[in-house]
Amino acid sequence: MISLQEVSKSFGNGSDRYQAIDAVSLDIAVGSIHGIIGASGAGKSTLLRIMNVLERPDSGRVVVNGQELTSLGGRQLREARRSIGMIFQLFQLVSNRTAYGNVSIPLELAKVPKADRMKRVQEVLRFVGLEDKAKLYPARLSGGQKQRVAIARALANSPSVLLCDEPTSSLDPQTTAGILDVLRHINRTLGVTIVIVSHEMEVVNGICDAVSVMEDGRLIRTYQNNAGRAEAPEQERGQGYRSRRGSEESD
Ligand SMILES: Nc1ncnc2c1ncn2[C@@H]1O[C@H](COP(=O)(O)OP(=O)(O)OP(=O)(O)O)[C@@H](O)[C@H]1O
Repeated sequence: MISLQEVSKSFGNGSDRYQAIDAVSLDIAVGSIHGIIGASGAGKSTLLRIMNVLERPDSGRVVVNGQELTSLGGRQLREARRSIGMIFQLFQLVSNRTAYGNVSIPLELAKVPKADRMKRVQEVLRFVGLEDKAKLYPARLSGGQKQRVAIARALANSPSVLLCDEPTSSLDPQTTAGILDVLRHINRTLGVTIVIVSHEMEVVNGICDAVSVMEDGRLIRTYQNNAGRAEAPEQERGQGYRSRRGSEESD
């Protein structure tokens, strides 16, 4: 279970102070796929980063699998974060390391012995369907392959939670479908709890069991979605939301 309890976060000072997250409480069930949607600037990415305390909230508590992360610092927090993997829109691979080398990084940081490391890297690369690409550098990989490497890297330490920040936003529809299949597979076979921030309604409605809607730093509602088998409420469906975002981006 991921439990956010009255978390708030502001940026800046004085007249520049901006309340990015405003007293958000949210419980995400173990083993579920949970989506977070909202217009640009609503606070989705900040809320996701609060879940592993990459962004420390000004107030409130973050509890993951019974451990209060907001009470931890330094080494204890780094160790707790090993059970929380994270992936990003632009993959954030290390360009001068091969696919193998990228996946190995978290295991090196966790001081896993070399033989175990090799075995684990091969295992997770196989899991995401990239065992034959282990020796390639990121520049030689397609967008979808890069995201698979990033997923493998996030899975290396066998996390119980995977946080995904716009994981398919820079991918074409077909590649997006492949990445969503991988995420679903991780959830179903490994039992990993997945949280996905996305502005793509077809992504959240296609894969999420529940979806939270953010507006101006506040969580305004959470609805059950049954992984795409049920419809989202009318106002959260495609067009209206997309055009709102579209008009903001063209400003
Ligand atoms: N490190 C930071 N310093 C200052 N302001 C920040 C910082 N991080 C986020 N913000 C501000 O907080 C607000 C929420 O940002 P956030 O990235 O969480 O929104 P979002 O909903 O994920 O938006 P998008 O869909 O555009 O990524 C924005 O106004 C943003 O400019």
